[in-house]
Amino acid sequence: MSDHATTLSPARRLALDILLDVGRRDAFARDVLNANTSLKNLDERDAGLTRRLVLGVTATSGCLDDFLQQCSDPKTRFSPRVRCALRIALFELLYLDAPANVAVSQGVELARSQSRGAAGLANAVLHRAASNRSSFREAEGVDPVHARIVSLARTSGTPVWLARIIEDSLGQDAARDVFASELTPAPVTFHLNPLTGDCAQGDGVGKGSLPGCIEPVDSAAYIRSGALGAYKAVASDASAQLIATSATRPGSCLEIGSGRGTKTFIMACQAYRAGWNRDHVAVDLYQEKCHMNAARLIDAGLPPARFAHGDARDLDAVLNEIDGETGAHVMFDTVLLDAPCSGTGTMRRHPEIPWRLAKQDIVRELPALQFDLLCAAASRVASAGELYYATCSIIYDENMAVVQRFLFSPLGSQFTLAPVSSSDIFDLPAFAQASTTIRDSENEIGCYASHPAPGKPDGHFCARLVRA
Ligand SMILES: C[S@@+](CC[C@H](N)C(=O)[O-])C[C@H]1O[C@@H](n2cnc3c(N)ncnc32)[C@H](O)[C@@H]1O
Repeated sequence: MSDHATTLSPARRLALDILLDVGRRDAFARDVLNANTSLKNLDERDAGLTRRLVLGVTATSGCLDDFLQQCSDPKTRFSPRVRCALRIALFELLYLDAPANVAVSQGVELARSQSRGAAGLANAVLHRAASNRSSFREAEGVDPVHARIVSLARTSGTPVWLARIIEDSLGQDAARDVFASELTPAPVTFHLNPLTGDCAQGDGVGKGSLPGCIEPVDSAAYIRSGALGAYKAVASDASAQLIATSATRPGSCLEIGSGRGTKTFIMACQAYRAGWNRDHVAVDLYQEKCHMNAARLIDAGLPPARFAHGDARDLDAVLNEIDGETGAHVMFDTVLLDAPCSGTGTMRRHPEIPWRLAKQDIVRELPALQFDLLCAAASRVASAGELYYATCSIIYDENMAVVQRFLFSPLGSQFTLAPVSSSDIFDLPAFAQASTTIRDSENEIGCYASHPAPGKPDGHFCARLVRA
């Protein structure tokens, strides 16, 4: 094959530029994609290919490197730029089932664009890859004891250790849904501000079972309409909206891990729909996030919240000023801990997650932090009050294991688990249907645990703990 005759396609060239930029700036691929001004110079099909390559290569980078290693001489060293070019071609071969001649010739040109001398090596490696793609996916040559999980990991672009933990956490059937969804787009849903946005429901927008939750027929057009900028809505996964809704109760609420405030916003909206008065205190480690959250509530015309920032493991220090005003430890009717977690329920939206996580994070460090935060959160739940523990993880160690450990602790022994689907708000007729949706993903002890599947919402977890 004469590779010199091939012209490099603009979509692939731009994908490589963006991926190199992501690497240089240690940035998130989606952020760099969204900020890239050259994308709009491509026609829709090419722009779509660029997006797919950037997000797909990011999501599967470790598998692509394993494949590259298998297809090259062990002594070969690839410069980061050439490796990045080859990853694109390998992604096309492995995950887009691209015709071999296209993926190879374009990959050679991508490599040549980074180093003239790399074309010959790229040609040899990519031809080998084109012939070996099925055997790599099917884990041929891997010890038969491990071949099944290695094949699942490779076909979904997941690290093998993580694929194992996901399967141990969810069981084989649900894990298969997760793997099948990894390289598919997540549904795009929004939560409407009832003060300004509910009118948009008539505009070709599909209404889900949850009041305020919409999945537009054309989400890009909905975003272009300016609804988000005008605070008529926030983007939020449907499962996350169900959790924020279940934790919406009348009275005082402490939200820990409030971040930029998507759940703060949704809870304020749902309280308005329910006709409930609430006092909301939002805590996050970062002051900047608290500022963004505060500004959005004001701009949206929703009731303001009170903010405090700092490490919530030392909650007394964080709430010191608020306690000082009453002269006592303030206790809350509801405490929502939206805990920092692995984000494994949202990997479709955040392609960096699988290859940036370490096993230690999931099995040790995050569960330890989550347990400490849960104990701190529990210390502020009023008598007969409710504590909601939420994550966007699908991993047992971060979810049920943390809750079980808490329930066996001295403070935890004052709490009992209750079904998320029977939270107060679901007694209201408008919310009754959403209660059924929650029940569909509740486990036998009433904890909500959704997992991603193609075309379905993300994986989220929520336990409802009632103080005796
Ligand atoms: C799952 S995210 C929150 C998402 C947010 N609730 C929303 O709906 O937009 C977890 C949040 O916990 C915060 N966080 C992490 N460690 C913390 C700590 N030790 N104390 C308080 N907040 C912490 C992070 O800054 C992050 O915003």
